[in-house]
Amino acid sequence: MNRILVAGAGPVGLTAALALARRGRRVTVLEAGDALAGQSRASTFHPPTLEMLDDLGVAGELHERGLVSPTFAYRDRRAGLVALLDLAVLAGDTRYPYRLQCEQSKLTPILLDHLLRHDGCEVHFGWPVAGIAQEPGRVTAIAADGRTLDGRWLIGADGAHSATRRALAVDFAGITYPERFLVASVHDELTGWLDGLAAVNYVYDPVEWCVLLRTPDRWRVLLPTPDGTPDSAELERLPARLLTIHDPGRPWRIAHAGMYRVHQRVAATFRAGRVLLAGDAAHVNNPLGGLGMNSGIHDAVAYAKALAGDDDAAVTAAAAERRRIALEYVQSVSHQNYERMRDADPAARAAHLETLRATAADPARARAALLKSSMIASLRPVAA
Ligand SMILES: O=C(O)CCc1cccc(O)c1
Repeated sequence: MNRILVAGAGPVGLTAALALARRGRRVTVLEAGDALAGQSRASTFHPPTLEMLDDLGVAGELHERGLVSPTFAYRDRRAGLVALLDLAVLAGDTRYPYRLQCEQSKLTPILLDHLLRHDGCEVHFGWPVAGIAQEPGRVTAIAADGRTLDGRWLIGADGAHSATRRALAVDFAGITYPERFLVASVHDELTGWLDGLAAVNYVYDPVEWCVLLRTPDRWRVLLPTPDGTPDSAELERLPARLLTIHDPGRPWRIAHAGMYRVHQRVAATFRAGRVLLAGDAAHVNNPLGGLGMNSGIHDAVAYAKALAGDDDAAVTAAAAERRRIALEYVQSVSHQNYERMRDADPAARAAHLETLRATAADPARARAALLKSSMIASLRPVAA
């Protein structure tokens, strides 16, 4: 009965489980799938996330699989490199003054391995949480086939389509962008194709904005697609669009391409009785800035701290604080990133690019900007 249940064995659910296990709690993770998800999705770890993973004893293994990226770049489609931001200016603020580029699918096996070293901790695959029942001091997870499991608390970290959130009838209000995002991974090595390419590059343009992002395995390209076009037509014209970024005299070698709808949504509450919502189950945002998985891991660590003490007021406060951060920081910064990259007003775009240039050239301004984009300022007060 003192067991804590976690729905979802993604990076958020497994981080919550490991953080609780390390605080001496028994945890059962219930995962709908038959195995850990293999898709690569998020791939940037920000400094405070690396600190948290270090506290959990897994940062070393993650670094063995990832790529340290001390800089990232803002570019303009026509003018090329505009500003290179160097996270080294955060050396006094974090023990990880860089981003680690690494697919989330490389973190989850590490978390699982560490979790299963703790007595009384277990993961049940093929266990989709479909319903929730609650009574004082107890929450029951109900599977689609009628199996049940009792716990003292449950963390719903079962993704954007969270069955936990639906079972609780918690509203998930927000917007869906008219554009879909097309993400292609390529076998090509982009370094050398464009001057001053960093591992993460935000390329501004009113129509053909894009992100060029390196993971340990491959380069990825994110492109917007217009509203209302068939997915098949967008995938068909992808090779021609890639040639407008750089033409190596042959087609780019596309490894994989997929399209998805982008939402900005936040759950009406992150706590309903003995259930907490975390990660994509609680909040979703566009991927620009790499805030989604990172903020989900921050939810997980904050909840584990509050739940380990079994203090009701601390649990309420953690859920409220994580919702405030989702609304005031993650939603707002990710949406601003989107609006700025595609700004159609030439004067506003030029002014913003000039601000980025000036920021990169001034260490104090760069530190202030990077404290925000690296998510440090969302978590703790920072000295000026
Ligand atoms: O801003 C970031 O760090 C990630 C942006 C991005 C780029 C390409 C694919 C993707 O899923 C996210």
